Amino acid sequence: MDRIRLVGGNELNGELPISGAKNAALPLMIASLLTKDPLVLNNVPRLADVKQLERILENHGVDIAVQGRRRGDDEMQGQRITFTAHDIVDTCAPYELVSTMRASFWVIGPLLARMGEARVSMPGGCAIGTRPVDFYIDGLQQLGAEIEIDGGYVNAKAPGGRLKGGKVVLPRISVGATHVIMMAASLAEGTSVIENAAMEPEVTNLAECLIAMGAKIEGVGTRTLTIEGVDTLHGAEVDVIPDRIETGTYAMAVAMTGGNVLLKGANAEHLRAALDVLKETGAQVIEEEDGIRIVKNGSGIKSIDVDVSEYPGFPTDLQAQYMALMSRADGTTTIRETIFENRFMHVSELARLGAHIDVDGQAAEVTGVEHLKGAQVMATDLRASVSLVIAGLAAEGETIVNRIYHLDRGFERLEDKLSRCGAKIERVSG
Ligand SMILES: CC(=O)N[C@H]1[C@@H](OP(=O)(O)OP(=O)(O)OC[C@H]2O[C@@H](n3ccc(=O)[nH]c3=O)[C@H](O)[C@@H]2O)O[C@H](CO)[C@@H](O)[C@@H]1O
Ligand SMILES: C=C(OP(=O)(O)O)C(=O)O
Repeated sequence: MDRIRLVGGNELNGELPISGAKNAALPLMIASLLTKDPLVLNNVPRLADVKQLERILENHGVDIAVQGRRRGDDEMQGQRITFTAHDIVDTCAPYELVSTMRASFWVIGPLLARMGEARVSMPGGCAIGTRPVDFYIDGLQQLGAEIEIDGGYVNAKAPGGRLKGGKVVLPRISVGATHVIMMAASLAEGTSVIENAAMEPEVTNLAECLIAMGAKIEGVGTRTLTIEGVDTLHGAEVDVIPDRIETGTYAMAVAMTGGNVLLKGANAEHLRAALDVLKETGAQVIEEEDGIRIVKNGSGIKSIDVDVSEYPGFPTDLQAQYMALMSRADGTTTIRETIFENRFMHVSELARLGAHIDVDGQAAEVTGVEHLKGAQVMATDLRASVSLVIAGLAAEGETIVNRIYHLDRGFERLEDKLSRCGAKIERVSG
């Protein structure tokens, strides 16, 4: 099994390209199921989750054509991929394909809306909480779906073959449920309203893609989405937004190791809350025409308390990385995880590197230490894994990160990007 080996202590300097966002690319790819026509996506990252979703879509009959896969430096550029779901040959998404990734469950929305039926295995994804699917089921029922759960599968049918517009009030903000209900409502008969919708940039990226495909959606970027269903959607060409979580991760790495890095292609608008916190900790955040420059001089890191929250708040997907940063801060920091009930799996692994962290329910108290020291650690989920990488970059000596298949789900060419900025990091096979 591959591992990451890194030797800490080097500053990061140079340019680091930001990839297309995993969490935007996945729902955009799934939207291709809504139309017979080609959906062209630009800036798709090369990630294990993208590959896995390609397999799932192919199982439904989607034709996938990748253009511009070139060698060398060009691999730093995102892929341009055309997805054509001319005929849906299978409306079942089986356990073997769906169990590794949360987003794969989202095919239920388009399949049900276009074909009038779907049978989808309950999803997998990062083990960061119970992550039920009740909001999806209730929401689709509000659009007229008949749903039963049997043997780990959600079986959904639209009476008469078509969903009907309805009002969906999400009990709490859910990114995935917003994606799914928005896609389903786009092809329903009549008007739907989603209240308490997620406003994450990835939701806006999907809404704009659906609009480019002919959907009628109002309220994009707000908590209330109004969707007037149309009979058919058509093809479109859409850009995947830059990955704000990758951006925040590398920004925190620089804030921790020191140095000067341009995060090329990053969008500061999508990451305001986290960048504001980063500034307060003592890093300089400079918005430039082609990205965000992070400059950190000196070793002092100020401790700043953070409560994660839905967009536009501080993202839960940056909580682990921020904890790594605060493990070296002056004083004590309280970090509250408010979205997932079990997202502190990185705490015990950061402790192996010398971090002092106490967890009490949903709050972690991090007491900064002067030095971290390299060790063997184990990645437990995607963002936890990368928190260990950035802590290792700032630690003395060698760190080995085991079980890095988690990292490959969401970070494109991680060791390559970091080593170009001066990090001593490599992938070790076997
Ligand atoms: C592939 C992808 O984009 N994943 C992101 C997405 O996950 P995902 O869409 O799964 O996360 P949600 O926004 O749905 O989860 C928010 C909260 O709602 C709860 N909930 C959700 C659905 C439901 O039916 N019932 C229910 O109780 C969840 O358990 C969680 O406590 O948004 C999360 C929150 O920003 C991010 O951490 C994930 O990286
Ligand atoms: C939690 C994440 O992914 P998933 O929802 O697929 O588990 C993530 O991207 O951080």
